[in-house]
Amino acid sequence: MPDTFRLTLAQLNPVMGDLAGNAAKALAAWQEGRAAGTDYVVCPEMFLLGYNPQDLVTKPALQIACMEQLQKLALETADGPALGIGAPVMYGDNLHNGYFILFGGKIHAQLHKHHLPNYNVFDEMRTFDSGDLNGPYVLNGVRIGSPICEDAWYEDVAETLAETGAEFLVVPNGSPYRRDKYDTRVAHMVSRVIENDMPLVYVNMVGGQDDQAFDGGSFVLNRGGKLAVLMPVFEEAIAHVTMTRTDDGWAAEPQPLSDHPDAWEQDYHAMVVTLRDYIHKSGFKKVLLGLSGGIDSALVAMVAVDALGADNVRCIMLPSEYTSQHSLEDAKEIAENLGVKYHTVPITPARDAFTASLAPMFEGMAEDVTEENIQSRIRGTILMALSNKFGEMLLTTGNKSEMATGYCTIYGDMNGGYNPIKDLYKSRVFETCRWRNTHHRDWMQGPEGEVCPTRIITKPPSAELRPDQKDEDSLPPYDVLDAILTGLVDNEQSVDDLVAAGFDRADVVRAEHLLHINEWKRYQAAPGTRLTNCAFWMDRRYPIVNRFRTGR
Ligand SMILES: Nc1ncnc2c1ncn2[C@@H]1O[C@H](COP(=O)(O)OP(=O)(O)OC[C@H]2O[C@@H]([n+]3cccc(C(=O)O)c3)[C@H](O)[C@@H]2O)[C@@H](O)[C@H]1O
Ligand SMILES: Nc1ncnc2c1ncn2[C@@H]1O[C@H](COP(=O)(O)OP(=O)(O)OP(=O)(O)O)[C@@H](O)[C@H]1O
Ligand SMILES: NC(=O)CC[C@H](N)C(=O)O
Repeated sequence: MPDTFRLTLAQLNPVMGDLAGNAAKALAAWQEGRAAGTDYVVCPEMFLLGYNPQDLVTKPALQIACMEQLQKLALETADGPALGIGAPVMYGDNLHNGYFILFGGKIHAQLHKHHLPNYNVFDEMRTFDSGDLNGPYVLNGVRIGSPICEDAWYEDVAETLAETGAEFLVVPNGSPYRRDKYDTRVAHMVSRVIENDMPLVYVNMVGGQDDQAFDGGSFVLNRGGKLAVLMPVFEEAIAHVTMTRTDDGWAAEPQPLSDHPDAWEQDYHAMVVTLRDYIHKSGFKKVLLGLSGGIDSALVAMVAVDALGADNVRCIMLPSEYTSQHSLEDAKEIAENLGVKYHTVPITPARDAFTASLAPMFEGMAEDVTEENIQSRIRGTILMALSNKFGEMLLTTGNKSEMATGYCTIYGDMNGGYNPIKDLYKSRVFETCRWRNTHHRDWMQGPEGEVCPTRIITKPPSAELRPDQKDEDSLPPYDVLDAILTGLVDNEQSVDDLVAAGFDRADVVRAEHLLHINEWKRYQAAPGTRLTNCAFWMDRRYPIVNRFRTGR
């Protein structure tokens, strides 16, 4: 019976569907583990394919390709430590979220996820069958139990593993970020450790996949729930961990813990990582955006530069007769601070042409939102033309308050492929800009210091689509609006709940009305970084036609 067991935790970033590329990453981690004298290299859940694969896993050709790649990987890792890696598998007539332990050139053990998450962004019951409860597998004489991600959020899987002789738990995960998610994970894992009186190794994925950020932050808990290892967030990392058998069971040798940043930093990092990975994994290098001198586009520009580098970001000011002098100055200043390519393309000639073309049909009619939206659509058209010509993806800049209330123009400022601030309420947009002005980290490609001019943060928001327009002419002040929207959207509260909490009934009824009548806009909106438990994309699936209201 060995007295030590070495694990290599491979906290890596897969590319969805790139089976050969993901296998190569796993192999490189395995080689590193072998060089370090490890017994077992642990990759995250579904690492061979990427997570969350949704309906992609139901394609038979994909299932076959995964098995072929897995067999190849087993042969490539025949001579050395075991490799754990997740992949989908057909077993009889059932499709499982599987985890494979490759050892000695073969599939040494195969596990099937039992608890299939089916809430928020997850709908694994749509694609996978639930596996039977697994017993432990044996590696170098040590009995290891592996609940697969959601399996470890319940008591029964770990309990069965403990009862059937597991000596410690190794949990592979594809656990996406949301604000404060780490605390939730640790709370669940500590429960498993205490209930079963054994250490637990938690290996998470990193990187961006569409709207979701996988934040890594893998860790090891010793008996009693004491944190022995904590890996960095949002970055690929490998950790070698030595487990030692003691009189009281196994214990992981403690290591210096990585910093675990606060929610402001993690949100910002999630936006940077998801944008970077969405762009690169989609085969792009560069982006562009309309830079208005307002705060939303300022924040998107900062995130883009931190994600991709200033050389890969182009910003365009598209002034009209309503564009203020301070907007022209502020846009130029932040562009210079960031070091991006910056151009000015006036929209007046195009607007005049539209006005002339529409004049016969609009004769005798007053100007209204139609004319406002034409400006936005001219900007959207020019920006898409630049995107086509230069091969740069257009970023869109609507914050969560705007996405909730439809305060944005379809086929206008909503044009674009990705929106990093989509799940940030406007109040958090202000705070995030302040945070970025006072914090700089190694993973940011942009400059440090006060990148966002203070005036952009302090001036009242305006779409500048008509004279002296302010957002607060159309919407309640953002601190009030955002609190109401948090209640309606994130907490599923009713109008009465929010009135009881002290909000003005008219404001709440209006916010609820805007929220529901703009469902259609959100169906047509670009994907963007998920930061909360209720982001507009997969977390919240409402019908478009819907007359239900909680208050009038
Ligand atoms: N359920 C539904 N399904 C499909 N289509 C639906 C629909 N309901 C309305 N529509 C259509 O949608 C159209 C109205 O939507 P839309 O054209 O977007 O226009 P709308 O939402 O009326 O106006 C855009 C608003 O966004 C504001 N804004 C704020 C910040 C920035 C910007 C900017 O652009 O830079 C704009 C702007 O001031 C204005 O108040 C209607 O003409 C109607 O045909
Ligand atoms: N004059 C402009 N030049 C370039 N892009 C613009 C201009 N006006 C609007 N846009 C684009 O349309 C988006 C929506 O405008 P909106 O007014 O909502 O945002 P903002 O100007 O960035 O911030 P704020 O709402 O705080 O003023 C902008 O973020 C920007 O990408
Ligand atoms: N992949 C999964 O099973 C994810 C669900 C899990 N409870 C999590 O978010 O961490």
